[in-house]
Amino acid sequence: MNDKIIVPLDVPTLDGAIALLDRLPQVSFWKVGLELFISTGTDILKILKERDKRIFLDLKLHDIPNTVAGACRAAAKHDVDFLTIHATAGRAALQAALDGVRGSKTQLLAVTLLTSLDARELAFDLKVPLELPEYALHMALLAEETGIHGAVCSPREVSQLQRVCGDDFTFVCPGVRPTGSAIGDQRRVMTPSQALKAGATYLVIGRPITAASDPIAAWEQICQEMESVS
Ligand SMILES: O=c1ccn([C@@H]2O[C@H](COP(=O)(O)O)[C@@H](O)[C@H]2O)c(=O)[nH]1
Repeated sequence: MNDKIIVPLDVPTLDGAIALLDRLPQVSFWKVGLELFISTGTDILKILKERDKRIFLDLKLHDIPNTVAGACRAAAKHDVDFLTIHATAGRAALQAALDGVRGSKTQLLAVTLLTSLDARELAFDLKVPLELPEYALHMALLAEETGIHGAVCSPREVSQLQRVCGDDFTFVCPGVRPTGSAIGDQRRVMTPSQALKAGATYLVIGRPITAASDPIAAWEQICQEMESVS
């Protein structure tokens, strides 16, 4: 069993999500993101629990502290394993998020910089004066100092972040593409084995599996590739 891969249920309907769960029974960790959650609400969380699956609720919260605390409290009641907040929500919102999940099993992950962004966009569109790796590190450190449990980051930055934030911090990496897979809207990518070697705790791999003509074969090929990493 490969418990390092988290597969996103990036579909608009509950039926579509259930079809994926049925098709890939070997997947133990699923991600529920904005599309499915906004379309169908919390039902999918109950279904995943009934099937004994781990849940990453990827809502990428970004709001004022009071609102974030309430959202985290509500999410934690569903017993989800991971919940995301943007690190750019700031220190007070990160602290409020921690207050919201206190006493639950839910761990918070701070998004450092979306894997769909590149250095040019960071500098020219977002007007961030830091180099991209330095910015990602700064965001991860802000989260770590606040007591957040881990970060969502590109595999391109994970080794540097891990060196600084340490082994107790969880690193969840989207932006993972097996050789030959379409990159799509992702910008900062690595292959599954490269991401694992670089220090990712978990890999989020969506379309290369879920949009493959044979998702089971795609899953097995990725697992095989990852087995080569000791
Ligand atoms: O920086 C981020 C944060 C979250 N994601 C999410 O991960 C998956 C990636 O799916 P793919 O199909 O493998 O591209 C998707 O649900 C995103 O919302 C991310 O890609 N980057």
